[in-house]
Amino acid sequence: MTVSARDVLLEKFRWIGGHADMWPVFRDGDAFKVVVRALVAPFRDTGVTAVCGIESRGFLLGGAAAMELGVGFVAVRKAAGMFPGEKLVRETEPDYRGFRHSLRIQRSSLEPADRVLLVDDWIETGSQALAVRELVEAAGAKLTGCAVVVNQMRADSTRKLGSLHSLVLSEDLPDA
Ligand SMILES: O=P(O)(O)OC[C@H]1O[C@H](OP(=O)(O)OP(=O)(O)O)[C@H](O)[C@@H]1O
Repeated sequence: MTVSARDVLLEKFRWIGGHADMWPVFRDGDAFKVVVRALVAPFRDTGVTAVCGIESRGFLLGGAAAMELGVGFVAVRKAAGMFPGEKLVRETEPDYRGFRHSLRIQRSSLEPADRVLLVDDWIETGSQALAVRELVEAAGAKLTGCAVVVNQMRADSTRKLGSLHSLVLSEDLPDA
């Protein structure tokens, strides 16, 4: 029997002390594979040339998604001073905690011909994803879509972001 990504997530996801805990999904090799394959499924054969992932859980998922698509990975770092060479930097609007971040990529990591997929574990305000779109566009490239495990965005914010593929809505998850 084929297990869906949604089934896997509903089985493995849990809340601990009010915090969403998705780590058991990644700890299970089969579950991890099912989730990553479902994330990239709509983007196979769409001309994606790179996957972007935001520090830190976006590194884990984005790296796996890039391997699955057979393309390279572009790191979006929050920490300053960690990239050598020229950077592109964008400030985010307040995120789901009310925090603003400086997000950065290496200037040399994208070319104008690149078609980029952003992969992340969770989206709520979309502030970080929108800043990534600005970074991709500042490099002259194009963000073709976003793939996230859990979607907690309001509809009006989703419109601002464009193409968004998610595996579950936050309200479908077990209660905290
Ligand atoms: O839609 P937004 O309100 O911008 O929030 C979504 C972002 O927040 C989470 O990352 P977080 O900053 O918690 O970092 P983490 O991956 O290290 O947990 C998540 O991985 C997204 O990157």
